[in-house]
Amino acid sequence: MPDIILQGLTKTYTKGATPAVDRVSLTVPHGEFLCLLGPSGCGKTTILRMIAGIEHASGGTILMDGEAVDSVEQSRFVPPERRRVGLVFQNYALWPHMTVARNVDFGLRLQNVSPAEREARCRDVMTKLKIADYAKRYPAQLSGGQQQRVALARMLALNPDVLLLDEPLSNLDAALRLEMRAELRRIHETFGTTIIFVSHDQWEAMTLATTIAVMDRGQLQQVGTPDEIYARPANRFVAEFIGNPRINMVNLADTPAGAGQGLAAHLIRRLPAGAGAVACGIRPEEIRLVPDVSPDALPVTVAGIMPTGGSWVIELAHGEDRLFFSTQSRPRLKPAETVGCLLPDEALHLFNAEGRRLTIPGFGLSEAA
Ligand SMILES: Nc1ncnc2c1ncn2[C@@H]1O[C@H](COP(=O)(O)OP(=O)(O)OP(=O)(O)O)[C@@H](O)[C@H]1O
Repeated sequence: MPDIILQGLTKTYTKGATPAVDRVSLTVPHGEFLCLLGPSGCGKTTILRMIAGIEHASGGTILMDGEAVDSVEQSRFVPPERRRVGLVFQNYALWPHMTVARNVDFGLRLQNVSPAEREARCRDVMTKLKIADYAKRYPAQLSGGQQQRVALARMLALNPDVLLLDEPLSNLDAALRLEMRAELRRIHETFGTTIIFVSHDQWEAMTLATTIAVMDRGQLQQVGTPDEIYARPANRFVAEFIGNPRINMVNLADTPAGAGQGLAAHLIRRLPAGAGAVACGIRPEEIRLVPDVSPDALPVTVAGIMPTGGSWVIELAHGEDRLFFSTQSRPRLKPAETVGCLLPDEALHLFNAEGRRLTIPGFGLSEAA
C-alpha cells in the first residue's frame, strides 16, 4: 500500500493569478488519517482533486508508492482509474434509479469483477457499514446519514488503497455528524485504509485525524498531530485558527518596554529583553483566576459570563484590554467583581514579527515536552 508524497505541489487555475495551491510538500504514510484543514478557498479540495487525478498539477510532483502519478517536470500523468483512490464528495451523488445493493455493486461491475466476488465484497462492506438491511431500497428511501454510508460503501467495495473524502459530513445534522464521525473512525480501524479528509471544521479534524495539515491561502502552515497543532502552533495563523473559544492574542508591538499598566506592558516586563516577540497568545482555558490580586496576579473585572452548555466563557477586563477565560466548572463569579488573573509563563505562546512561533526557555505550552 502506498505512501503518498506531495513535492512542491502547485496549482494555478488562471495564468498570472495567485496559485490555489502553492508549493505544498507533504508525506502521507500508509494507514494515516490525515485531515486537510483550513478556511474556505485555501486550496484543500484542489489538493484532493489532484491526488485523485481529476485535476492536473501546474507544478511539482505527486508520488504514490514511489511512482510519480503527476509530474509536470517528468511530463507524467496517471489517469484517475489507475490510481486506486476512491473519492467521496460533499454531495455523494448515488444513482437514484438503482437500489442500494446495485449502487454498491456498480463500480465492481465496471471493473469486471466476477459475480461471486462482487457479491461477497458487497455483502461484507454493507454489513460493516450497517446498510445490509436497506439493500433493496432506493436512495430516496434512505435518510441522509444512510445515503452517506452507501456512498462510502460504494467506494470501500472497490478496495481503494486511499480514500479521499471532501467534507462528506457537511450535509448532515449535528447528531448524524457525530454518528458518521464514529463510523469513519471505525472504517479507518477496520479497513486500514489511508484516509485523506478535507474539512474546515476544526473540531471534526481534532476528533478524527491522526495528523492535521493546516492550510491558508494555498500554503501549508503546519503538519502535526491534533495535540501538537493545538499545544504548539507554528505560527499566529494556526494559533488563531485552532481553538474554540479562540486564543487570546495580545499585540506587544505598540507598547514601549516597561510602559504603562496595560496587559501588553505586563507581559513585556516578564519577557527576556530582546526576545523579539510582537504578539503573545494565551488560550482561554490556560488562564487562572485567584480571589486576591497579588503582585503576580493582574487585577481584572468580570465583564460578562456566557454559559456554552457544560462550560463557561468569561469576559475579563483589565482597563481597555479584554481577555476571555473558559472553564468546565461552574464559575463562582459575579458580574463586575474584581479578581486576580494569572497568565502562567508556560502557557504563553510568543510570535515574532513574521508571525512565527518563538522558542524561549520557560515560555510556551509543553515546549519542554
Ligand atoms: N475550477 C476552478 N477555476 C478557477 N479557480 C478555481 C477553480 N476551483 C477552485 N478555484 C479557486 O482556487 C482556490 C482554492 O479552491 P478550493 O476549492 O481548493 O478551496 P477549499 O479550501 O477546498 O475551499 P472550500 O472549503 O470552500 O471548499 C479558491 O480561490 C477557488 O476560488
